[in-house]
Amino acid sequence: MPTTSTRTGPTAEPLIRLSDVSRTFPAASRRGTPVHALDHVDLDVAQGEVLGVVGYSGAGKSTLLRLVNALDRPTSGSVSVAGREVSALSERDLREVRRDIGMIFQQFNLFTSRTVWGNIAYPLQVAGVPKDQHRARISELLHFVGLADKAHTHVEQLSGGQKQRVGIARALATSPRILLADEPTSALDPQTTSEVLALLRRVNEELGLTVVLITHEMEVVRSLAHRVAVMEAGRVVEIGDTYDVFADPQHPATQRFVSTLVEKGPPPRALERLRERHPGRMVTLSFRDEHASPADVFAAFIERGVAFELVHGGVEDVRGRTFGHLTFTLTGDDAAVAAALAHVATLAEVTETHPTEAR
Ligand SMILES: Nc1ncnc2c1ncn2[C@@H]1O[C@H](COP(=O)(O)OP(=O)(O)OP(=O)(O)O)[C@@H](O)[C@H]1O
Repeated sequence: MPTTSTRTGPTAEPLIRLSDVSRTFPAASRRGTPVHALDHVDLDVAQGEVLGVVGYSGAGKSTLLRLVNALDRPTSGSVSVAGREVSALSERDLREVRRDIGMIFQQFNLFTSRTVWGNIAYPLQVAGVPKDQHRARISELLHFVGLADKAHTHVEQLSGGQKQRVGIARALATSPRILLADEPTSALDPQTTSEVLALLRRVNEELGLTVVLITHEMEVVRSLAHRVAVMEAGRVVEIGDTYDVFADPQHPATQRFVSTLVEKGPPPRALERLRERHPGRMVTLSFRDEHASPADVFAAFIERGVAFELVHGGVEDVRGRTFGHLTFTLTGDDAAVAAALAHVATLAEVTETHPTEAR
């Protein structure tokens, strides 16, 4: 039996591995074309990490989750969980693998006719956990999710956030190592979303679960995910550390998602207004925390007698690290502006917006 330490560190086997996985659904009609829901996907999820998976509707996110918990099988390629190839397992072995995987859903999928207690007891019954062990386990879970006083309430009397807490407690009942979360906060208001995200963070940090989280909300990715994978048309088009992806998204789909939270430069309408006021040089400086700070840039302009106005942008925080995009208009002697910008280019990434530029 391997110890936990052999599973950690950079050389450890990933807990979940998809290798060259495709899933094709046959055409719906004779004239239709097959749907490539997943198209040659390679993806590793390390033990203990939170991976956010984003993509527009139809990108293949749910199909990916269904392959991980073996509710569906790949057309080609392999899916392994904890070193076991799931598509090759018998129904009996699959039940064992599924016990290692909890799942939560956008619409909670609770038994509305049961109480909170009854919902959490259900997976324990299915797993054959002796009844005399239920009380202690359920009460521990209720405390963990902050619903100790709601044990005997019927779930239809709960708020959305409380329902998702029940969903999380139920998913954790059999002590899985993996939590699959399918849009877990999309049906919740912003305040409740933050509470549920805080709870999911504890699931990862205190209980050590590996979390794969599907979402279309970049705020959810920012607050929870260590890494993010962006999907489009069945492919993973970009994957990386959440900070790197937010600070410098590469693929157009990723750029669209990130721009819902962080804009690199003024949007077209603001740009038009700015141009009316300032026809001269305008630059957007992109900072990362390992590089220089905005203060170094201000100093560079001041030292060279360049007047500057900060007209757009801000500094963002991703898991305790900062980056930002700040747009300045610059006024002064041409040579001084050029010299200042040459120096600033050593401190930050400089993108110039030319007067005729339509973004
Ligand atoms: N059982 C199925 N039969 C036929 N086509 C399917 C089936 N399941 C998924 N698809 C198709 O596969 C593609 C990917 O679907 P999937 O549900 O994985 O996307 P998604 O990214 O999760 O989208 P959403 O955010 O809308 O749930 C879609 O075109 C979908 O219509």
